[in-house]
Amino acid sequence: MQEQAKSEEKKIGMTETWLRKHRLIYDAATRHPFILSIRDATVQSHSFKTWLAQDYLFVRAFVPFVASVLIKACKESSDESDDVEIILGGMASLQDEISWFKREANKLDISLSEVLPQKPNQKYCGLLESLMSEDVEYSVAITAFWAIEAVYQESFAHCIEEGSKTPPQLKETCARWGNQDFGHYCQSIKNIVNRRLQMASDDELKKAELVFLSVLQLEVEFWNMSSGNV
Ligand SMILES: Cc1ncc(CN)c(N)n1
Repeated sequence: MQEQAKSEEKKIGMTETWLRKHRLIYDAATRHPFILSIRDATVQSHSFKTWLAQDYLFVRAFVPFVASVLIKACKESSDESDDVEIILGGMASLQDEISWFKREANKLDISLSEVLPQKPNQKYCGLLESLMSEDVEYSVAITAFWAIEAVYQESFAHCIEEGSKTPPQLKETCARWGNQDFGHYCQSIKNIVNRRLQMASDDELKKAELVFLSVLQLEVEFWNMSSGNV
């Protein structure tokens, strides 16, 4: 790679470089028709229910993945960094998130114990599973973690921005991931990613970029599934 391009990446951070380079797929993941239908209040009740039930299963699979990232951070990050505290904070909030899914499902008469993961969900959980391996570098796993959280943060923040027409009963859902605290949390993970990628080998950088793209593609497919367009 040209030296000038490398020094530019160092200045703005690798995540920003990728967000610019892969803008189209990032926008497809964060401005998906399912999200836009929440934002303009045209979302179908069955689509929202599908999303809720499938996402509950996803979050259950996300817990051991986050635990595996936490283990990598404990082994790899320096004592001065706050990587472990940041990831631990994310893990702790997943307990509340799971309870929230159960409450919402109850309100909508969804029996979560009877829900089976659809193909796109299985595929996404398969990626999480593969990233839990000890052979996957911390830099690669934390990149996936950031991308997964960032897509939800950007998507749902869009639904509660000024000018959005999100129905009042869905505002709480959107605020779960679209709120400012969740935004700061995503920024903290992004900072970890940029720091780790600055010291990564070219091989690790390539793998991290590919995993970033896989997450975006799988998020698009997850939204497609929710809209009923598998
Ligand atoms: C599919 C998906 N992607 C991301 C998130 C945010 N943790 C989620 N709950 N579900």
